[in-house]
Amino acid sequence: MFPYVTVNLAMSADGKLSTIERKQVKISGQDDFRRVDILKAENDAIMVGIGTVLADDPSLTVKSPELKEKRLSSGRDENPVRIIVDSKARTPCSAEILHKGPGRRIIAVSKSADPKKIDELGKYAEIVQAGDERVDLRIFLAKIAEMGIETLMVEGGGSLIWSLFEDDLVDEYYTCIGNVIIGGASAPTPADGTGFIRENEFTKLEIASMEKIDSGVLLKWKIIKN
Ligand SMILES: NC(=O)c1ccc[n+]([C@@H]2O[C@H](COP(=O)([O-])OP(=O)(O)OC[C@H]3O[C@@H](n4cnc5c(N)ncnc54)[C@H](O)[C@@H]3O)[C@@H](O)[C@H]2O)c1
Ligand SMILES: Nc1nc(=O)c(N)c(NC[C@H](O)[C@H](O)[C@H](O)COP(=O)(O)O)[nH]1
Repeated sequence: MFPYVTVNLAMSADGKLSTIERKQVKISGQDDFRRVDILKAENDAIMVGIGTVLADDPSLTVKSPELKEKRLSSGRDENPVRIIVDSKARTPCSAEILHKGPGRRIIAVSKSADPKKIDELGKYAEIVQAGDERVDLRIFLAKIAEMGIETLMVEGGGSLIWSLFEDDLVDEYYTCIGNVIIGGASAPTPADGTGFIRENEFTKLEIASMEKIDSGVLLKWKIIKN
């Protein structure tokens, strides 16, 4: 019914995804970027929130020529399907995701998005509507599963990841903890949003693996489903 969802991110040793200015910073190193590239190449699709697109303008393409080749030789596109969760269709038409490299793009919007902007973005991406004011992630993920997406990697940011946890849609959660302190009470963390209040609401995890990577630690968690 839903794709298998792996959340992957890099955070500082004090649990921040970026600075209070919300701009991309280097937290992990070369080995981690290579690992992320492999994970990206293994998944059918990769998804980010509009906050990440506006802050970092990522392309989300597979970087390694061998990994691109491997995907092509198994009959897939060079890049996974790139997805932006964007309730109000705020994605700039110039966004890197829409232009860099070949492959499908999907923008998830809500019913509150401006129809004119939807038409413009429709030149670059497939538009999927789910939810009234905000993208309803359970409806959207069910729709992309029907479109054939079985595995989905999520790269952030903290607001989108929070909602995925809240909606019980995450299967695995990978964090690379880098050897830096960023600080700042308002700096993004892996799960922002409103947060759970009661202990019985918490998402429960079990460790799948832990290893040293670059000068930090890679922790892989599996979500314990009720
Ligand atoms: N270190 C890392 O691995 C990493 C990875 C990605 C992003 N980041 C950082 O994260 C920050 C961006 O995170 P963010 O939290 O501002 O933005 P985000 O990328 O999580 O996007 C959030 C936006 O998505 C939209 N949205 C639509 N439906 C939603 C839903 N159901 N739930 C939640 N959001 C929904 C809303 O407009 C919301 O504001 C940036 O600073 C970026 O550099 C870091
Ligand atoms: N692994 C990792 N270590 C970091 O220190 C860091 N800041 C990120 N952040 C996620 C980052 O935004 C994406 O992995 C790519 O950088 C996307 O951008 P491109 O495809 O290269 O355009 N990721």
